Amino acid sequence: MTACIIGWAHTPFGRHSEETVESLVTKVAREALEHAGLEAADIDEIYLGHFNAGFSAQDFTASLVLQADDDFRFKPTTRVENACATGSAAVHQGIKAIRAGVARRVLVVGVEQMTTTPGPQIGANLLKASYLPEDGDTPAGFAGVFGKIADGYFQKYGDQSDGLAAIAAKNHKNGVDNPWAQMRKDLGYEFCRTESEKNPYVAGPLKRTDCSLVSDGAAAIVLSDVTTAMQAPRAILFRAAEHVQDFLPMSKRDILAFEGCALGWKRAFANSKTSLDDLSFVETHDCFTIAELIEYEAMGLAKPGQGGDFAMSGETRKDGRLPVNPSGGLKAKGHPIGATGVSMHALSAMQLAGEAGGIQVKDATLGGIFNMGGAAVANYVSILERIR
Ligand SMILES: CC(=O)SCCNC(=O)CCNC(=O)[C@H](O)C(C)(C)COP(=O)(O)OP(=O)(O)OC[C@H]1O[C@@H](n2cnc3c(N)ncnc32)[C@H](O)[C@@H]1OP(=O)(O)O
Repeated sequence: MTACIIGWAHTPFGRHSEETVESLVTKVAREALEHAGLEAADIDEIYLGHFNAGFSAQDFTASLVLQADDDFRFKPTTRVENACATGSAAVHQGIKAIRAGVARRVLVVGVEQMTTTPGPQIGANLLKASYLPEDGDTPAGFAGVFGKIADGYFQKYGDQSDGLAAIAAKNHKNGVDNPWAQMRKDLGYEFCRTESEKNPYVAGPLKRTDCSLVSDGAAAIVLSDVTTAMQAPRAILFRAAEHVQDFLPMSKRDILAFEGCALGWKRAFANSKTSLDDLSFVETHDCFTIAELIEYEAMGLAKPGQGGDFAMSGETRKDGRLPVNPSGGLKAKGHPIGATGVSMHALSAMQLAGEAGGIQVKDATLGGIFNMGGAAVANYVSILERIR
């Protein structure tokens, strides 16, 4: 038994100091139900993806969803966390509940409010999720971790600044047409390529335009079994849903290879009997541009060391052979951690349903998603197909 997406909701990502985690959750929970044509009473289970718990005196975020509707009361509701892949972790738990036959309809909500959370608190939590003492010097959070990876990649394969700028420019260009994106500005290749006061180095060879945004926002999807989905307004089937968890310390693995990502895609293609050539688009985890570059190699689009040249080829642009991050990715859309994976699933489902508006990829039939936590530590791959 597999699962389908039958409804979704998405807040604009950005700075939402006027909102609270509670208000963001409530908004998307209600809207996703309405989109699926369901009532709260129809939902069997709820999963909430939220990374930065500790925002309130009571560290009990799971119950937040219940405030959206009285009929959610007494439903099994669980908070899920797996670093920057928290959103997909929640989605995959929902799929498991359906596959196990214990739920027919599941609500999954992802939320984060980063811009109003005290800097030291979120910084400390991000650092905990990115670093182990056995890896040597303490990097400055995730930017430091990916700066170190970019340094290692440049040393092994040569300067890739052109490729990184091509990825940043592509994703910023795509973000212009995404009404949910935090930054809707076409920054251009030259701006992203050049160090300047407005684009300073942040960590190693990574400049500001190589980094994802710090964001607030929420997204939700409604999952169901296939039988239920056939009565729904639309049905987007999970052809594959793979989770590969790797070691945290970078010293215990080849950090330039993203092996967990590669294995996730390999299993997803094998289990869905599809290949890279069948995909109409991919939403992939561009927390830093070097991540998207290495992910090209891990998913099989480019050979090791050739991800930069591949980025320059234009094949992943919206009008290219395989559009990658037509939404603008984490780079332009934003990266509110717990919401990111749910957003990737919601936007991909929109593409397949032909409901993606300005970011619509023409004739999209099969979509791939890769969401990761840490530097390829938690790796989630989904392949989606419209069946109704
Ligand atoms: C596995 C994972 O997913 S790990 C990922 C976890 N997430 C992260 O680590 C977040 C990474 N990003 C960041 O920390 C921040 O965006 C930084 C450090 C790159 C930039 O932050 P700051 O230097 O504080 O920028 P600040 O908020 O002051 O904004 C200054 C300007 O830069 C722009 N800006 C800020 N961040 C970015 C960005 N990432 N890309 C492009 N422009 C940006 C702002 O819009 C602003 O523009 P303006 O002057 O035209 O208004």
